[in-house]
Amino acid sequence: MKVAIVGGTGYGAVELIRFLERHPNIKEIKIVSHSQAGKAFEEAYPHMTQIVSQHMSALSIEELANEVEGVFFATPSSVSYKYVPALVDKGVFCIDLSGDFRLADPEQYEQWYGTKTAAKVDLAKAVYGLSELYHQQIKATKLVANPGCYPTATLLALLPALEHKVIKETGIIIDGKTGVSGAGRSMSLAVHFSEMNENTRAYNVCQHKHIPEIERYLSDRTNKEIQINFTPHIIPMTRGLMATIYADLQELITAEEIEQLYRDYYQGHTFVRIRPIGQLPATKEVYGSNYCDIGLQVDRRTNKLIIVSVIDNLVKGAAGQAIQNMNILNGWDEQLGLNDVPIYP
Ligand SMILES: NC(=O)C1=CN([C@@H]2O[C@H](COP(=O)(O)OP(=O)(O)OC[C@H]3O[C@@H](n4cnc5c(N)ncnc54)[C@H](OP(=O)(O)O)[C@@H]3O)[C@@H](O)[C@H]2O)C=CC1
Ligand SMILES: CC(=O)N[C@@H](CCC(=O)OP(=O)(O)O)C(=O)O
Repeated sequence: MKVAIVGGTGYGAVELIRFLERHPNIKEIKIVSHSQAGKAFEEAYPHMTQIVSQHMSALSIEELANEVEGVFFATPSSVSYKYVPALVDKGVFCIDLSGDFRLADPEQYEQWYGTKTAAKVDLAKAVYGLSELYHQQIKATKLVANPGCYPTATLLALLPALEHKVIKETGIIIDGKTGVSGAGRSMSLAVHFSEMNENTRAYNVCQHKHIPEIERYLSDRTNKEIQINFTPHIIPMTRGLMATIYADLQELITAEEIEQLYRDYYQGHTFVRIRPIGQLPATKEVYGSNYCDIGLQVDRRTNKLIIVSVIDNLVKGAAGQAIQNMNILNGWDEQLGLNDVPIYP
């Protein structure tokens, strides 16, 4: 199969290429760039010298529809919505790494993303690409809204306990931490070395665009209106994301029973690894891989469940999950091309 990547010189794109280059069912990758069309890809990323030897193309919907069977959009928000509907109409599957198709309605998109653009598309046509939870729907669609990085780590961590009523639906607190690559390749003051190094900062408190995304899919899976508190932090590392979650336990259940419940919930889902109770995962333990590792602890004094969930933001949080979704959508083994072992130390 031949696929294309739009947003070719970004971090999401180069991570997609890292996996797609060795994917057994991908014969060719067309790289589309709006800023560097005509240039060799290895000029943008010299570490790809002799691995990816092609020139990047300008974006043409006609060309894409004639040449490829699927397109990954690794573009900033409010870009893909302009192109995806036309491609899907022409039978090309689209996997969008941005937030354009993740929310329920245009008003909500406008409120959290600060722009009206998504009002023009039919959000209901997209399937949310949290691979482990929406497998059947992904199989039957041509348009996948790939989840945000924090929602991926958070939803995978919370849903087993919430769906099984182990925890209360109110008072859930999510403390998020992420590396700088989460902000993409373009430069901004917030990711300037002097601002980042030896520093930690909470950002977008009560305003982060992932709040409505997390609430939407927690509510969808439980049929309850769930609200959460979420505070993201940027920390001085390149890759990695950790969500530390605090929730009130609902009933008398042992820590071992909770661990077993999580193991049963993710049985057969290779990319979610449940740790023995009390063994909490670290970001480096999933670095470069498509794993989400989940650790659990019970605080009997306060009757809280503490869940620690880690992913590589560029892999399970973006490109890896997008490829997992491509595999599912095409009826292939969902692990194809994604068997990388985490890089440690
Ligand atoms: N980084 C991460 O950890 C994660 C990122 N995402 C999402 O994935 C998407 C890509 O992120 P990431 O790769 O990190 O971001 P980058 O900023 O690194 O790359 C985005 C690329 O999109 C292209 N682009 C920029 N502006 C426009 C425009 N106006 N029109 C068309 N193309 C444009 C550029 O490539 P070119 O000039 O070559 O076209 C740019 O390099 C974003 O929506 C992001 O939110 C999701 C989860 C995690
Ligand atoms: C450090 C940093 O800025 N991280 C980004 C990660 C979000 C992201 O990339 O996800 P989307 O796909 O939803 O845009 C942020 O918090 O916005």
